[in-house]
Amino acid sequence: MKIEVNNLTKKYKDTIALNNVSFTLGEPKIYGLLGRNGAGKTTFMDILSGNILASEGKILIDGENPFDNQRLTEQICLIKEGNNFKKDLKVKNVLKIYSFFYPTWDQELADELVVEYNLNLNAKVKTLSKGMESSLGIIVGLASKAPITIFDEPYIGLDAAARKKFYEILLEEYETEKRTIVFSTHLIDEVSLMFEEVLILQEGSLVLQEEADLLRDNTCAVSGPIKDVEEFIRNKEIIEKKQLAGTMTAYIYGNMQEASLHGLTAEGIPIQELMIYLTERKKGA
Ligand SMILES: Nc1ncnc2c1ncn2[C@@H]1O[C@H](COP(=O)(O)OP(=O)(O)OP(=O)(O)O)[C@@H](O)[C@H]1O
Repeated sequence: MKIEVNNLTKKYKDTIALNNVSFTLGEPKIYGLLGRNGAGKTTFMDILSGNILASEGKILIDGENPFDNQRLTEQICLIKEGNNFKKDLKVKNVLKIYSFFYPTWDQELADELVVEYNLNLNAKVKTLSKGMESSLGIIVGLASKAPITIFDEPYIGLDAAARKKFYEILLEEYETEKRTIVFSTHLIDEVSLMFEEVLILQEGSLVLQEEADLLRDNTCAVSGPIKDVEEFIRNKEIIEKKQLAGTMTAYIYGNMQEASLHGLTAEGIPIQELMIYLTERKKGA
């Protein structure tokens, strides 16, 4: 489904959570939506899933506004970091409700995941640990098979092994059937290899939208004697530079081979670091 975001602004009294943001998510991909605390990620995901209205501008999904639009909302599944489900419901009833709501629901997958995550179908949501409640969210998100599935930091309390399992199943499912997955997380290093496209928000504005492979290929950290690095980066777009004991490391848009040809050390920049530098730079700009 095509998602078009046009001049989207969301204001909460004095706070501008989203400031005139425009971009398009054209095809089913795994999108990483990144940004510091308060950057506007959750606000964007809430508008995308039709939960709240924008103050100005619009989101169109295949040409339609998702707000109050059941034809669209049954194709969108948003799993947040907590409080996704009514506390008094039993696990089995949560799953039943979602199975009625989503036409694409995969009961077989839901059953498998309940076993995988060792959830008790008769337990009430309020008796689940934080990690178990997150597992239930993940099960609903995956089994919904919603053409637009949004995970907003979905794994609070989930241990590393359970998160790994989640990533594996997500990728397996995605490989068998592509859908648009919007994934927002602060554990960027852990998941960044899954992302096919990365969007970075900074204080309500979009500072980057790029294919993850291009980002990896076209950015690098170049190190060497200060004079040589200065010379090399003279006409390049610099993301950040640091000096230490006669050497300089510059984070730039450029490829590693070129830097190596100049006798400099070059290595890739993890997406997490890139996000930090890009949002720092924007702040100071
Ligand atoms: N219901 C609300 N009422 C008032 N202000 C809000 C509301 N929801 C969000 N905000 C403000 O809007 C801004 C963006 O918040 P948002 O939750 O979208 O950021 P985020 O990128 O998801 O942050 P985090 O990574 O910490 O979850 C913040 O300044 C926040 O305080």
